[in-house]
Amino acid sequence: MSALGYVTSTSIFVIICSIVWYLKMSRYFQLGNMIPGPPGLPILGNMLTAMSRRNNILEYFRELRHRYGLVCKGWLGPHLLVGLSDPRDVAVILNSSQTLSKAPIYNPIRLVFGKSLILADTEVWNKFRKIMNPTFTHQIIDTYVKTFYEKSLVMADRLEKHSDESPFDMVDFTMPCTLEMVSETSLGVPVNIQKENPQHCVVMNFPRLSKIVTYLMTHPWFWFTLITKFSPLYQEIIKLVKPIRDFVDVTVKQKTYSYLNSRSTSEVHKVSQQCVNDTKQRLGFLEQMISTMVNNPGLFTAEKLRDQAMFVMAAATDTSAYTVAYTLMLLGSHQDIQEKVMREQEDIFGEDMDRPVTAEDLKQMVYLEQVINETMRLYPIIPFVARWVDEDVRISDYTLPAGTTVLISIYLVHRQPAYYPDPDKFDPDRFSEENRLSRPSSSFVPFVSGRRMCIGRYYAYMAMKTMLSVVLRRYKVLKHGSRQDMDYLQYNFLLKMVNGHNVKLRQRTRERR
Ligand code: HEM
Repeated sequence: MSALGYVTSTSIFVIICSIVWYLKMSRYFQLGNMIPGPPGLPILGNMLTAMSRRNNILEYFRELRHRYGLVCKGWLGPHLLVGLSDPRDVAVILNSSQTLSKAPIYNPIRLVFGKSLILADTEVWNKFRKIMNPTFTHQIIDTYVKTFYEKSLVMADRLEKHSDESPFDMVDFTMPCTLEMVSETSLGVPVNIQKENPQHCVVMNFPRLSKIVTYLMTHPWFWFTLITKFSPLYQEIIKLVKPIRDFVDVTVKQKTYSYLNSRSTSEVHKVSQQCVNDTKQRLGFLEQMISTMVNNPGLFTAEKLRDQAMFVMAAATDTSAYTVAYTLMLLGSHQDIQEKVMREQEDIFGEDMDRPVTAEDLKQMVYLEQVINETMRLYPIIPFVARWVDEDVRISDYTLPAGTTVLISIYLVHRQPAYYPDPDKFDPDRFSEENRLSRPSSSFVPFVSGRRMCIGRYYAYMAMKTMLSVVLRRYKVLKHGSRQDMDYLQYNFLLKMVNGHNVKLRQRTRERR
């Protein structure tokens, strides 16, 4: 072919590609622009405003909802981002098979957790979730209650030095406790962090890691790992993650070693197969994963197993620890509600207020569960989740084109006056059975819903109720500060209080226990 012919055919190819790209994108832009949202700059869209407001993102979202309604779009360069806070739209997204994938905004999390469950693409996620589901059944979790109780008791003992009514940050106590719980139950390896090492690397390094990851998530160019690798933050992540990975590595190796030594491989396989049908025989999370890995060479690597274990550990530790702290803060501000919780505890434990908690007791703590739910409504520890639209999806009045990132604002969904009149008021009666059934289930989604819903929901309720029951039977939470103080929130992947989760405790008198 002559040079002229070469240039001509290349030019034709480029023109055709440009037309195809334009046709594809013009529909994307057209559908996106039908959705209300703030005006943006050429090319950059709303990127600069979104970044400048990243430190008070909750307030920014509140303003957008107020101005543009329950569906609001923004452009990050050519990328469409749609925020939803109407429970009906949220139900569509969480239940649709077109929106099961996680959006690229989550990419920075990969630097911490690799390709664990939360980030896996749909096919890999399906595979892992099938293996993990039988290890999180009610029957298995009920057997963990003894451990939940023992760990909570250690926490209550450690709290004694703070029963002098001076304020302290409750998370310093709840987090080592939940970390011990998950290490001993789901990972199956006992640890003694609360007494020996409350400043454990998981407790110390995760807060900084969440801060860095949130920063990267709110700067879209860091959604590309290649770019992030040039940032000094990348080196910091590696430094912070290393001791946590080492801790989980040791745990996984220890478990694998003891498991393989205690049974022959064929026995392991037999038990693993029985798990599918026999609920009594089911294995814990890590044992089941090890068994599956050993018996299905090539299905996944030890590194993947480590990432899954690390994610489960992180997912179980922070979420429950902060939620328990929020609950205690709210009970301090609402003494009448704390009294009602105590009456329920007295009904269950009678004269013997020091006796251990059983799974049956926890199921009777209906009012305490209402209190936890109302806490999670006001302070959902994961205030946003993001999904990627694989194929066009229709919500109430708009079509979200394939390639859109959907941001579900759990925080705003939970404060919809249409479902929660006087939404900022703390009122656990909203979760009485009658009131709960009068609302669509998608108006309360702290664990999201649908196929990618939190696997640890039941685990979390049982662990949190145990912690609260043990602490509240021993200590009265005193009023400290005002409810308005609890409005100073920040988004660091999790929803946290700017000034810490401070409470004041007083030991209850024997007669009251
Ligand atoms: C108050 C406690 C908890 C809350 C509010 C909570 C909330 C959530 C939410 C909202 C998600 C979905 C995230 C997303 O789609 O982006 C999630 C996922 C997950 N959570 Fe939880 N969680 C809690 C406790 C736990 C516990 C105790 C465990 C384990 C023992 C756990 C394990 C997981 C796992 C493995 C996933 C990923 C599920 C998947 O993608 O299939 N969580 N959690």
